[in-house]
Amino acid sequence: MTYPVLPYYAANAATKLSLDIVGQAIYEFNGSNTDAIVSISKTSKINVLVDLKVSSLSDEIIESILKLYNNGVASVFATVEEGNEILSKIPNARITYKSNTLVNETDKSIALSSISVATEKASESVTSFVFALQGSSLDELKSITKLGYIPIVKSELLSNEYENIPSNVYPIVEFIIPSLVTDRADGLFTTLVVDSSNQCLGLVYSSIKSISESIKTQTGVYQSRKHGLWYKGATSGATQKLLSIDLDCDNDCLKVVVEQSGSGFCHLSTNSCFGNFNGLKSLESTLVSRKQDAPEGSYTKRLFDDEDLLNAKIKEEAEELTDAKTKEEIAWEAADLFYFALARCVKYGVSISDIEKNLDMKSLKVSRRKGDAKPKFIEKKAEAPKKVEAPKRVIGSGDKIHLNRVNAETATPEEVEACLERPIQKSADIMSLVTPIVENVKQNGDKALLELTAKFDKVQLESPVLKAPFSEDMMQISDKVKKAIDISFENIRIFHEAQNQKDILTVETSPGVYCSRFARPIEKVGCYIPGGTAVLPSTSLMLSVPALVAGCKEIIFASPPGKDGKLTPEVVYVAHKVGAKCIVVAGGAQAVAAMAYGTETIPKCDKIMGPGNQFVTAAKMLVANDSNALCAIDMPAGPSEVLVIADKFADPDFVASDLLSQAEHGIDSQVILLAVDMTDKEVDLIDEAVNRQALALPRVDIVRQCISHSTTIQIKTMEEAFEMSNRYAPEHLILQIEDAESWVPKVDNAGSVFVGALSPESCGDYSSGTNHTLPTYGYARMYSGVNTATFQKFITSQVVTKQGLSEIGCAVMDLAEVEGLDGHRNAVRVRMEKLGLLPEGY
Ligand SMILES: NC(=O)c1ccc[n+]([C@@H]2O[C@H](COP(=O)([O-])OP(=O)(O)OC[C@H]3O[C@@H](n4cnc5c(N)ncnc54)[C@H](O)[C@@H]3O)[C@@H](O)[C@H]2O)c1
Ligand SMILES: N[C@H](CO)Cc1c[nH]c[nH+]1
Ligand SMILES: [Zn+2]
Repeated sequence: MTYPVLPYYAANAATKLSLDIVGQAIYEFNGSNTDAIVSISKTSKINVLVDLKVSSLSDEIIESILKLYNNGVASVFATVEEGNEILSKIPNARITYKSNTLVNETDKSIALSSISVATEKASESVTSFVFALQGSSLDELKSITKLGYIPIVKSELLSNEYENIPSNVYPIVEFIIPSLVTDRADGLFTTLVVDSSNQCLGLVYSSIKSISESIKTQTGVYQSRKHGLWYKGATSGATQKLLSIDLDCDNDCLKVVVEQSGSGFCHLSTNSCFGNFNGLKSLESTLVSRKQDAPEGSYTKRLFDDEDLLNAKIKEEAEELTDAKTKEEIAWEAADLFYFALARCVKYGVSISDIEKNLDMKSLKVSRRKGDAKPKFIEKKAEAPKKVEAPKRVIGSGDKIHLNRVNAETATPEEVEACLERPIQKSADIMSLVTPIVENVKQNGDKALLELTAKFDKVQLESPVLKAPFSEDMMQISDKVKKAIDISFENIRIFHEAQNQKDILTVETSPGVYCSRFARPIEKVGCYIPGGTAVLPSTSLMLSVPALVAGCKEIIFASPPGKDGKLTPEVVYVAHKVGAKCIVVAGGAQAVAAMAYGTETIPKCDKIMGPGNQFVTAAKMLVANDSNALCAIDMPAGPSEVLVIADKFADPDFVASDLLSQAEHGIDSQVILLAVDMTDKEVDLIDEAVNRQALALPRVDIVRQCISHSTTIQIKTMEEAFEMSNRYAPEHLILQIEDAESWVPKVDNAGSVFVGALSPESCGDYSSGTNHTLPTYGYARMYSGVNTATFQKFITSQVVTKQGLSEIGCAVMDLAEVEGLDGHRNAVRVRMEKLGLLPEGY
């Protein structure tokens, strides 16, 4: 149902914005005012109809009608003959037929010509609009409304100068009165208030008087049942611009469309009486307010100020959306694209309702472009260089287990690089899996943790945490293992104690200026001990011993339970030895989230350390990026990897054993051998050793999968080998080469280096004293492995004496002046002034 009157604009009539509240208008089309009507259709929010007043339907006129349809005109009113001709020339036209026959010849004052709308289903044609003859009185026109018709009335007659209008009621209001019905005792009309996107703001009541006031002031005015006329926003400032008024299907409810300003519609300062908007609407209002006063340095401010950055992000996100495959991934990327696209809209004052209007207009188009993409976008794909991929291999159970082999001298650089690519899943894939897990734990704490453990670890636990003191029967281990742990513990302690900076470091940088740095432990630390494919008690040592050495107050362990719901006794023993406060009995992203946000039973940690699979690593990165979590992480430490540089003097058995010791960690681990200046025969010997040793390993199935994406690269010189290794930045680098120690200075990027034939990586994994929690995925380029400093923060302090102030005071003031920060300058100036140190001119 629409407003029960349709304003008619003659071709030369001035447009009256006050009539727009009707929500639609009909414009006389004389064949030469196409552009004027198109411009109204594109810029106004009303439904535009057109009355065809042309003498013939020339090709030119048909072309104009096509243009009107393509630019949002809802319907063209034509006689049956004209309409048929239009339909034959324009596809899917929206015609409304007008009849020249008077339907009520006895009534001399009102000439009615019936109008039927040609719909897709012609049988449903309606006759609800009627043209009113010029000179008809307001009462005559209103009576048409009572008959259930909507009169089409010249716009001038609806203006407020119309002679028969009672002083406080507008003609437009007069039309609505006969149509409105109410069954309420107080005679008011239920009124739904919405914004231009039809988002509900609240429910109110209207009276004839309030409707009249609303139209007169073009603002939101309602009828309060307690306080009479209610000019929305008169006291709060949250005023409304009236856009349109509609009646519902049975005329007893109004829909008032407004543009809300200020703090929102509700007296509780929310967008609507049902709370705040979310989704795109909420994003829009955030962006609008950021545009007005985004804090300096904020990302949104940067986006608004830097057009190139904003455009680049839109293109980047559009491309990522086209790459996305899963439902979650597509939603994720589309949300990013909407964010940046909306930022650009808001920057240029374009609102969501402008976009919706445009969509509606496009849906009305009758002729469409072919829809092909612009050549530059098609060519881009066609021209994109084909990515070289490492050969896909599957090592079956009967196959020989050996690494893929390439020769750097004969292969292309791209082929060699492809072999050095790590078998990682796309981070967007993982993130979309991990985000809901982390969110769930953040919201639902222990309950979520127990559910997720049941889901992923297949154990239903009673409690997600084990608190100290730990009972003896939970740490039943053999004396042999206890001794091994104790030896390893001590070596790790000694090496990490040596790293512990206990003294205050003080330097006099200029005479009288003393700068110091001292370490303090991070108070609460979370140690993640992996336990998916193998339980790694050694990792509990690598994390908790440095924490103990650094002096952390609370050490919290997390490790997934076994199928029996129990923790590994060795892990409990280490927890007991370092005085851990509790053990979170959970793994994966859920354990990370529990330590980052805390739950009813698990304390929130300040920093989370430890390796893990891709879910663990992704969750760590997610919480580290959430400023609400206020939780740091050590580094991204994912699937284990090793790169061995070997020469012809290396023992093939030693080389093979080092490759396999990391290959057995997991199917996503990778091992790389750089065989320097070795013949095919010499490499064959290593392959044979790999096969022989692998077949004897209990985890041979995991090894097969890891080795299938692992490569031996034959390379000519040692220099080239180190250059390649530095580019790969392995977690572990093993040097099985002659005079290995002399080559260590060539290492720029690696987590930990194992020098010489007798230094297997396993020693570092367990007992030598170095830490085995190391950066993977190439992060060794910029991250260190876990060390004592990982559990500390460093505080600096300074003492500036009178002499010191005279040394550096002017430099401070001069730089503060460059930055326009006079308060900074003044802090030095007042001191120097009082001390008589201020040079002339300051
Ligand atoms: N870089 C280092 O310093 C270092 C040290 C030790 C171990 N590692 C690596 O740590 C990794 C340990 O991985 P892991 O899997 O054995 O143990 P993990 O403890 O990291 O992960 C196991 C947990 O992952 C979760 N999980 C499993 N499948 C899931 C799914 N489909 N969706 C969501 N969550 C799921 C489960 O909750 C399970 O408890 C290995 O890759 C190993 O190489 C690295
Ligand atoms: N090599 C692993 C680090 O990447 C650590 C480890 C634990 N146990 C055996 N190995
Ligand atoms: Zn290992």
